[in-house]
Amino acid sequence: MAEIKKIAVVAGDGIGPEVVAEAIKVMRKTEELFGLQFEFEHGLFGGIAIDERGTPLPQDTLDMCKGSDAVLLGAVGGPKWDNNPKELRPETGLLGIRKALGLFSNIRPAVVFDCLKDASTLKPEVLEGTDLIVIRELTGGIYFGEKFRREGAHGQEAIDTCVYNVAEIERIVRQGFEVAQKRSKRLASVDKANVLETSRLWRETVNRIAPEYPDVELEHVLVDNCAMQLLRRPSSFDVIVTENMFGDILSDEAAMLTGSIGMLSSASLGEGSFGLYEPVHGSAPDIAGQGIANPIATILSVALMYRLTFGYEEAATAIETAVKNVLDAGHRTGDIAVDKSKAIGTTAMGDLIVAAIKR
Ligand SMILES: NC(=O)C1=CN([C@@H]2O[C@H](COP(=O)(O)OP(=O)(O)OC[C@H]3O[C@@H](n4cnc5c(N)ncnc54)[C@H](O)[C@@H]3O)[C@@H](O)[C@H]2O)C=CC1
Ligand SMILES: CC(C)CC(=O)C(=O)O
Ligand SMILES: [Mg+2]
Repeated sequence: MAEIKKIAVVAGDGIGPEVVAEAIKVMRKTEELFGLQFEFEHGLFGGIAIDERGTPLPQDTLDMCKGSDAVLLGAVGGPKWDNNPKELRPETGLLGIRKALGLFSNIRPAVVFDCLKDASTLKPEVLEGTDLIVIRELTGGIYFGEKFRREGAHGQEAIDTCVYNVAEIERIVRQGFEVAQKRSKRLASVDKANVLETSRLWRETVNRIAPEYPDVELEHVLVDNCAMQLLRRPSSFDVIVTENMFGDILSDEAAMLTGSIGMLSSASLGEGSFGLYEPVHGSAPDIAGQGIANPIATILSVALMYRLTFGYEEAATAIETAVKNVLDAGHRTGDIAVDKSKAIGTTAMGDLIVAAIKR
C-alpha cells in the first residue's frame, strides 16, 4: 500500500461539484487497483463560501489546502457573485488561492484525441499530430497588478497595471525550457514585445537564458500572431511559455483544438511537488445542475496530479488510457458529441471511465 495522501477538495460552484465528484470516483477506483490511499477533506471556496462565510477563500479552507499533499479544485464563480464588491472578486478567491499557495506555473496540455477530430471546428489534416502544452505564468502580470479608478478629464477612468520582475519571468521560462527538453525540444515564447515593456523584459530574459538550453529550438511569437498560428499550424507548437493573461486566453483557444474546453486539464505548481489540479474551464452556469457537463478535464487533471505530485506514473497512464478507450468506443458528452441526441451525462461518462480503468 502506498502511504496515505491528503487531498484538499475545493469543488466550488456551478458544474465544479459535478465534475469533481467524477474525479473522486476515479481516484477511489485507482486506490483499489493500484494500492493507493487518499484522505479527502472538503472546504468551502468561491461563491458558495461567499454565501456561507462572507469571503471566497475562508482561512480554514486555505489552511486545509496548505496542510494537504495536493488540491483538487472544481471551478468557481457565477453571475450571482461576479460583480460583487471588491473583497469578493476573483482577486481574493481564485487568484488569492494561487498566490497564497505559491503556484506560479500553470501547465495546460492540449492533446487531440484522434476520435475527437470531428468535434473540433478545425479540419482533421490541420489537427494531425497536435499535442501541445501551454505553460502560463500564474501569479504575476496584469491580473495581480494594482487596479484603481480615478476621475479623468472625460469622466471615470479605470487602471490595471501589469508588472513582472526578472525573477518571476526567469523561473517560469526555465520551466518552459525544461519541459521542452523532455518533449520534442521546441519552445515558443509568446509575448507582445513590440508594444509592452513587460514583454520586452520577458524577451530579454528568454534570450539571456536560452544559451543554457542549446538543445531547445526557441521561437519568439507575438501573442496576436500566436492566436492565429494556433489555428493555422497547431501541430508545429510543442511547448508554449507565456505570461498570465496571454496564457489564460491562448489555453482556452487551444481547448477548441481538442473539441471542447471540457477536455482541458491543468496543473498549477510552485517550487516543490505540491500542486493544485483543476479543469481549465469555469463553473459553466449555463449548464450547471443539468448533469451534462463533461468531467474529462477534471479526470485528466487527476492523471496530472498522479504524475507531477505523486509520481504514480502507472495509475496516471491507466486513467488516460481509460479516457481514450471510452472515447474510442464512441461515448460522448454533449460538448464533444457530433450527434447531440446520443450524448450521455456527467455521471454516465464518469462511470464508463471508472469501469475502463485497468491495471
Ligand atoms: N478556474 C475557474 O474556476 C474559472 C472560473 N471562471 C468563472 O466561471 C464562470 C463562467 O465563466 P465562463 O466565461 O462562462 O466560462 P466557462 O468555462 O465556465 O464556460 C464557457 C462555455 O464552455 C462550456 N463549458 C465549460 N466547461 C464545460 C464542461 N466541463 N462541459 C461542457 N461544457 C463546458 C460552458 O457551458 C460555456 O458555454 C464565471 O464566473 C467565471 O469567472 C472562468 C474560468 C475559470
Ligand atoms: C479568474 C480568472 C483568471 C480565471 C481563469 O479564467 C483562469 O484561470 O483560467
Ligand atoms: Mg481562463
